[in-house]
Amino acid sequence: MIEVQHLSKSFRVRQGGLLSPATGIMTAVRDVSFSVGRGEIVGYLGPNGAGKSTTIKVLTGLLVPDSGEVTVGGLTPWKHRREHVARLGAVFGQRTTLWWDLPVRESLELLRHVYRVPEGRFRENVALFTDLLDLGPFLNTPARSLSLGQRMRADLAAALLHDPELLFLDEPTVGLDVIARERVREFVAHTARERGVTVLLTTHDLTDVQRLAGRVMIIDHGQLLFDGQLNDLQARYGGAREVQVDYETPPADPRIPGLELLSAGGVRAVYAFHGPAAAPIALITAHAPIRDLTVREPDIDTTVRRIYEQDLLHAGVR
Ligand SMILES: Nc1ncnc2c1ncn2[C@@H]1O[C@H](COP(=O)(O)OP(=O)(O)OP(=O)(O)O)[C@@H](O)[C@H]1O
Repeated sequence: MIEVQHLSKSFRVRQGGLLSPATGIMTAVRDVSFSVGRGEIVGYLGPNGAGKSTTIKVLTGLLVPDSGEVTVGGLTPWKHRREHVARLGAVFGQRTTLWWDLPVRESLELLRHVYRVPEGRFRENVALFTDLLDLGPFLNTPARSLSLGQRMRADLAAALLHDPELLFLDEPTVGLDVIARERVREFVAHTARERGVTVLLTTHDLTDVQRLAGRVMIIDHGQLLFDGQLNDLQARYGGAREVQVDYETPPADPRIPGLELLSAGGVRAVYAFHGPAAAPIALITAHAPIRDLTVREPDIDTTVRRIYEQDLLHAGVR
């Protein structure tokens, strides 16, 4: 569905002060290549300023790259803009495509005309989305009066009315409560699975990525540094696991040779370890009688933060 080969895009930027303006070149995306299949959901991650939006703007046809080949469903976005745009849907968490003062139903009706959706297909889609996203209670409410979660659900319906093949989602769950978040995620998963819609998801919420996209691409300083399964990323860069132990009585010395002691106080001690938990647990139970023990996995947020902060992926690329 998406083929990107050696994509590069730079911007001319002004450097220096007002009195001595000089221009420089800022390379936003550098030699990026990837492909995404039909119906795939891919998380596109990276810190602020990494190059995500620039890539997406090229994929939507808004920007023309300096070099590289890009096709979406066989078309080059900036050369075939009209046909291309008809096959795209987009939801940006911070903005809405709905008319602010119109009831949701009328916004959808207007979009039907914009995209020339056949009447029958429109009715089917509205019925399906109303059901899956529970739009019924607010179809007659103007967008300005919707809660954030309702607005996001209405925006998702609006983005998919014309049966796009590719959906861009930018921070789709930001600011939503737990229930609305789940509903949005389930709907996106359903859309990709049942309708074969390809979804490119940019988000800072890694739970979205965990729930929706097995595959992630990480970009930083314009370079694509990782393209693979989130699980592999976690296994490779996930850092240590932890075991928290409550001893029967405060140990005379909580240190255990072969285990890194992270903290200790009273009966409790926390150790770090890598790999399977059996050997560290055996060491702990041999050390002193225990009352309770919990193994904690490193979470994906911590892993990705470490990757950005310590530039872990760059080491492999340079
Ligand atoms: N029109 C432009 N003119 C000059 N520089 C730009 C322009 N658009 C983007 N850049 C620069 O290119 C780099 C990549 O920006 P981009 O918006 O693609 O990052 P991003 O990963 O989407 O970040 P964020 O998560 O903050 O949205 C940044 O350094 C940005 O300042």
